[in-house]
Amino acid sequence: MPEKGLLFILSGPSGVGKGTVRKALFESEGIGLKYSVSMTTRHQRKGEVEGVDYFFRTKEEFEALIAQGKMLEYAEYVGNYYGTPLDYVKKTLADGYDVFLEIEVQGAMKVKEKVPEGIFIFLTPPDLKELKSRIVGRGTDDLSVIEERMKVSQQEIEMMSHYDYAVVNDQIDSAVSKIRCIIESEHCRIANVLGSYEEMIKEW
Ligand SMILES: Nc1ncnc2c1ncn2[C@@H]1O[C@H](COP(=O)(O)OP(=O)(O)OP(=O)(O)O)[C@@H](O)[C@H]1O
Ligand SMILES: Nc1nc2c(ncn2[C@@H]2O[C@H](COP(=O)(O)O)[C@@H](O)[C@H]2O)c(=O)[nH]1
Repeated sequence: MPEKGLLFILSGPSGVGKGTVRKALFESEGIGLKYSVSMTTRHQRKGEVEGVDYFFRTKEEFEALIAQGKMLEYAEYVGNYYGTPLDYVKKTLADGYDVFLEIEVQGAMKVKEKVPEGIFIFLTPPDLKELKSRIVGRGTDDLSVIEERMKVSQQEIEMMSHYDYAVVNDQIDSAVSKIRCIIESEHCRIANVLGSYEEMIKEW
């Protein structure tokens, strides 16, 4: 187990398929990542489970946690707070596990400020028409919310160049295998750097 885990951040516009791809990634063999469950003030959708999909909290509870410095990042997105509880991420990385966040773009940029060594992956749709058809097809949001999410999406897509990797979610399986390649290669990169330092230190 490495001394400290790596932090992977999957981000991208609403409806692109982040949740779907993340679930398929975690079901894929030998993945060994730990998922950081987010906190939100949004209403619990049918089928969503407390502590699995999200920690559902009131606005007052969420704001108290922000004031206590308990969030790694948070953002207001389409009228609700969403955020990453800090303690879980800190402890899990310190225990040597990789941690995986699935968050929107404002939050990802805040993580980048605090943890620049994180690995930032942007999931993109094949095109905006397909993106809208996925949000509509999911059937979880009213038309006004969908319009709002689509408006935010266009600004989010413009932020793609701030990420380390972009992965097109045209097919779920191919997006998953690209993300697996990214995870593996990031581990090799770190191992190579550490290996060469160990050699240098021996020579000293
Ligand atoms: N590659 C794909 N091809 C076709 N449909 C897809 C693909 N990936 C995801 N979907 C569908 O798109 C819809 C939106 O997916 P999902 O809820 O995972 O998006 P999301 O990015 O997590 O959204 P949000 O950010 O709003 O939580 C779902 O109905 C899902 O089944
Ligand atoms: N900044 C954060 N964004 C998050 C977090 N958890 C989820 N999200 C993103 O919010 C939107 C909306 O989610 P939905 O479940 O209401 O569809 C989506 O882009 C999520 O990825 C978080 O901890 N921080």
